[in-house]
Amino acid sequence: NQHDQTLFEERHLRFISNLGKGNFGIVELCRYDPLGDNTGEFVAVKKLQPNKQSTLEDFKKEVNTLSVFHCDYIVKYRGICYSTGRLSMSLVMEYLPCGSLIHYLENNRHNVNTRRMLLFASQICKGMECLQSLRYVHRDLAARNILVASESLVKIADFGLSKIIPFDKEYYRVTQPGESPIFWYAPEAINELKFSHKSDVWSFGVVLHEIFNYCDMNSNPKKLCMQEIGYNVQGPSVSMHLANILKNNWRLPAPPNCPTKVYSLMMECWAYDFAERPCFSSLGNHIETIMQDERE
Ligand SMILES: CC(C)(Nc1nc(-c2c[nH]c3ncc(Cl)cc23)ncc1F)C(=O)NCC(F)(F)F
Repeated sequence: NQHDQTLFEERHLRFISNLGKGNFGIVELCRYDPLGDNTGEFVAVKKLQPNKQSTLEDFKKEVNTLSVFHCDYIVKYRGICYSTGRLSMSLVMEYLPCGSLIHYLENNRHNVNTRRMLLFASQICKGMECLQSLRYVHRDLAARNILVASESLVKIADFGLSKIIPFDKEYYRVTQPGESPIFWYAPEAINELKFSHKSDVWSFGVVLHEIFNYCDMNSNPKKLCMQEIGYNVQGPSVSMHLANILKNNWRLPAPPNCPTKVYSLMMECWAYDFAERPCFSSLGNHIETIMQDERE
């Protein structure tokens, strides 16, 4: 396996392509090629531009936190790259060639069965337990932010929106909503911008729904919610309408052929009162029980 680098030299990073725009920066696919003979490994490089809110110190703190804990179900931070002169810094992460779970499930619908879906779900639970052990709330848990490492391993990625819960509180309150993925948000996150491990559990329920829908874009959470709210509703009032239908106990419908036990697990994650939602460890155990029962 690759030795764990902590410092990458910018002159050896060869740009290949843009992977996408994360929550706080562009992520590029690069080859780290110190020998200059194209034998180097591929890495995902997240360029960080310190903006007014977060300074370089914040990013270093995040790197130190995330780089020290190694969890098989969280995309690995490999190290950092200081750019010569300019006051910017990049996070270097492992590159997973299979891409995001959305991309994978859309293109591999036929050879992903219920057991494999439940395996992915239990791995996401384990990854979330790791984050929770460091008091991290992800705040953007969605299938688009899950990476596929192999046909039997997925990892949580893109911590751009994640926050650390202060030690004297059980939740993190953000100041401005920004462009929030509200269709993955728990009611208290929509109404009060309150984020906790239990609001991540709500989002996990939505990820479970995406997985059992094979991430079919015609029935993704946003589409199904907008159908219920009414397409004529636009802009800021969408979150108010969404909060209302959730208050009136509307929930995402069961995906086609979704096992009853799995749908009732989603419904547990979508308990209106966050105190009634299961924690990730009990969710993980429950999923493993269903896996045993699930004979193919
Ligand atoms: C913002 C970014 C770059 N976007 C994309 N990453 C990758 C992508 C594909 N393989 C990757 N290996 C590592 C990383 Cl950090 C990203 C990728 N593929 C497509 C993307 F749009 C991302 O982080 N998305 C969340 C993720 F997909 F990773 F869950």
